[in-house]
Amino acid sequence: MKTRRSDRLIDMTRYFMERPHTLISLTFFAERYESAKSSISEDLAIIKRTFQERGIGILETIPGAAGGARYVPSIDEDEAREFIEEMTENLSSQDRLLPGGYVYLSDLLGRPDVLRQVGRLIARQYIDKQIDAVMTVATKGVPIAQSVATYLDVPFVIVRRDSKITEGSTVSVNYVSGSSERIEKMELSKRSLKRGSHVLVVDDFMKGGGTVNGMKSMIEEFESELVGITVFAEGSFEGRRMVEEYTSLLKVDEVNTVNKTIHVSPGSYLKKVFGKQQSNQEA
Ligand SMILES: O=P(O)(O)OC[C@H]1C[C@H](OP(=O)(O)OP(=O)(O)O)[C@H](O)[C@@H]1O
Repeated sequence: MKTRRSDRLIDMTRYFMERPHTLISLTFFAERYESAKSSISEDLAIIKRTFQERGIGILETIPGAAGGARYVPSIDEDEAREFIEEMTENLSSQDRLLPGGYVYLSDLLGRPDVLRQVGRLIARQYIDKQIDAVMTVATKGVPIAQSVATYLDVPFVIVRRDSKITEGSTVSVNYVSGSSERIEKMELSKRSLKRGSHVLVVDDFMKGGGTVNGMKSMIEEFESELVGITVFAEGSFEGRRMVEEYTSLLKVDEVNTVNKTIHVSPGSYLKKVFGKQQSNQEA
C-alpha cells in the first residue's frame, strides 16, 4: 500500500537519524513506501531543507544509479553556544571543586542529554575530516567517545591505565602525567587500531595534558595519524601543558580552593568551529 508523504517524511527522518553517514538509495525508499522515485526525491529535498534550516545536519544527496542520500549530523552555532553557556553556569558551582584543581563532572557526563550534545558538538568540529576511530582513556572519557563515535559512525577505542588479560596482547607507552610529574603507563589492545588510521582523541578533562600526550604517543606506536584533540573541559594549569594543539568546550579559568571559588567560561571550541568572536561575557 502506498504511504502518504507525511508518513514517509517521518519514517525517512527517523531512518536517516539512526544511521548517520550511511548512504541509503532512492530505490530502498521507493520499495519501502511503494512510491515513485520522483516522489522520494521530493521527500529528500524537504528533509534536506528542514535539516539545514533547523541546524539538525546535512543531507548529502548523491546522484546516479549507485546514488542516494546520507545524513551527516551537525549542530548550528546558536544551539552550540546555548549548550556551552548552560554548561559554564552548571560548572561554576563551588561544590564541584575537587582537590588538585580538578572539577567534579561525572553527574553531567552521566546524563544522556549532555552526552548527546557533546557528541554533536565534537562531531561537528570534525565534519570535514577523515576520522577512522575515536580514542579516549578509561574511564570518564568513555561516554564522550561513545557519543562522538555514534555521530561520526566510526568505532571508538579505549586506552587503559591497567593491564587486562581480556584485552589480548597490547601496545603500552609510558608518559609523564603533567599534573603529577609521575611516569605513568597506558595500554591499548593491538587489535584496536589498524595502521594508518586517522584518529580523533577526546577526553572529559585536561589538566597538564600528560594523558592526552600519552595517547598521542600511542597513536604513533600504531603508525596512525592524530587528526585532533577535543576535551569537554580544560582545567587551569600554571605549568606548561604537554600539548599545545587542542580544543576545549569549557575552560575552568579560576579555581581557588581556599575561598572555594570556581569560574568556568567557554573554551576554544566556539571560536575554532564557528570562527566568531565569543560573546562579550566570554571574551
Ligand atoms: O591532563 P592530565 O593532567 O593528564 O589529567 C587529565 C586526566 C586525569 C583524569 O583522569 P582520572 O580521573 O585520573 O582517571 P579516570 O578517567 O579513569 O577517572 C581525566 O579524566 C583525564 O583523563
